[in-house]
Amino acid sequence: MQKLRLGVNIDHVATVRQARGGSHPSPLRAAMMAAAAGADGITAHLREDRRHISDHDIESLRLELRIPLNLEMAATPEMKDIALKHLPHACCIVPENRQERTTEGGIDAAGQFDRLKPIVRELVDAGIRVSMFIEPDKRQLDASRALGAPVVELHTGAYSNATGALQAELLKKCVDAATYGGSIGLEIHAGHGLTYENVQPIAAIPQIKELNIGHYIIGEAIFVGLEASIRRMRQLMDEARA
Ligand SMILES: CC(=O)[C@@H](O)[C@H](O)COP(=O)(O)O
Ligand SMILES: NCC(=O)COP(=O)(O)O
Repeated sequence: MQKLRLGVNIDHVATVRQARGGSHPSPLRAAMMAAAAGADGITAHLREDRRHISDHDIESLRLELRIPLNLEMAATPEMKDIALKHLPHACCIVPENRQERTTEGGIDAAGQFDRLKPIVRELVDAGIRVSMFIEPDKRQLDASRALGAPVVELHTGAYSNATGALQAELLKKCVDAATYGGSIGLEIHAGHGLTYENVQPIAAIPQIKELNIGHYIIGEAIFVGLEASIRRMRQLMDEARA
């Protein structure tokens, strides 16, 4: 089975920095270390409220990184212009609202189709690999494909927060979504809330090509260091595919 890519989300390195408003710890330094530790890509979410990743972070990552940068962004004119300015390898379109502590769900690609279509078109035409961050749902998969996005990232938050029979049910939703999405020609990614404990059932889904994982890796790095935290996640993903 094809190797599963690991995108390391460095948002919460910036969260620690923002706690004091200085320049340490550096998200760029973390990204470079993550690349050296085996990350296949770096994900960074430039939120409208800049609570963690900043515009300067995106500029420096784009200039210095030698592995793909996946810019997570809301579908707004401001963020579209920033993406067109920096031309990251990829953009992942995510929903945002001010009150949220973190992303709470996938974007409603079906319900917001007319608003999303021109933004997706401009990003695709600029050569950016566009993914839609969606719930594992057939209607959202069909809408993402109709929007012209070649990739979807399945929101695994509900799965990650569940236990027992409910988690098994939500895992099956992810399996079914990955199977259907692959059958209509979409590249399938997944992310949100993944940890050492819950990553392997998601990693074992054969249609999934990339996992984006951040909060847990950065949190674990406080105890074992960033390199060890990434290498352990990488090992679990590889074992799930063995
Ligand atoms: C879209 C997603 O699930 C995350 O990549 C997102 O970045 C979460 O937002 P915070 O990093 O601000 O928690
Ligand atoms: N799109 C998911 C991502 O980039 C990381 O999410 P999390 O692991 O920080 O919850």
